[in-house]
Amino acid sequence: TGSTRPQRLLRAVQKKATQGDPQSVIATIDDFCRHSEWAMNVGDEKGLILDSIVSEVNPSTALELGTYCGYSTVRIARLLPPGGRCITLEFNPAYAAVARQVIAWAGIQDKVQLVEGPSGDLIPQMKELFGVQTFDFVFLDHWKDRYLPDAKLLEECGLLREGTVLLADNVICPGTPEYLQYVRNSPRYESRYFKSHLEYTKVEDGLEKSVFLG
Ligand SMILES: O=C(NC/C=C/[C@H]1OC[C@H](O)[C@@H]1O)c1cc([N+](=O)[O-])cc(O)c1O
Ligand SMILES: [Mg+2]
Repeated sequence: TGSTRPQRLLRAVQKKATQGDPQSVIATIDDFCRHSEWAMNVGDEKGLILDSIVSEVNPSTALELGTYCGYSTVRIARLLPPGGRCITLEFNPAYAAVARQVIAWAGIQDKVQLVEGPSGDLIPQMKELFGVQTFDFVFLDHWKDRYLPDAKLLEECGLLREGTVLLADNVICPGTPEYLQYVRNSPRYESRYFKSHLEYTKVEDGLEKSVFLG
């Protein structure tokens, strides 16, 4: 039985990236995805938009839905202020196993709590499991048909506060039409589209930044 793409991505990181250097881990994954095998990381172009919004929010507590190989986890966690932390949820154990090692190679494991399981089950446990009051920042990058139910769940569980920023990947490709319609029409959000491209391609995609108004 051969290796999987996430395992080959991890092998490239361990072979080429400098241990403890998040930027080199990011660069190695982008190079692997551009020149060896495409993978569904947010990527370098959308990654710069993610970086600028994370830096603007400067979150103490960030939530990521859909870890995959940990690429965006590393992008987010490297920008957190001292004491800041990123909780990241991943349903697929094989992805989670790779992500843990990518995050460790980058040396930012102390800022990250990776939890395996379905987001719909884990979100209601955030307060009791991790002592979370509210999230300052949420990155949605998991199953596209889970964006809307999970955003509503975050509201219902009191995990959003006035000013919490939700940033959603892939709102054009593969697309999240119901989520987009909700955040753009709900009086409880101020929403803005950041046009970009699907990672490592020329296909249009973008990020939707939605501020919860309380
Ligand atoms: O499905 C995508 N992401 C959802 C990830 C799904 C996985 O993460 C949660 C669960 O473990 C599932 O196996 C996706 C797909 C494309 N794509 O071009 O197909 C591009 C992207 O940026 C994406 O985030
Ligand atoms: Mg994505």
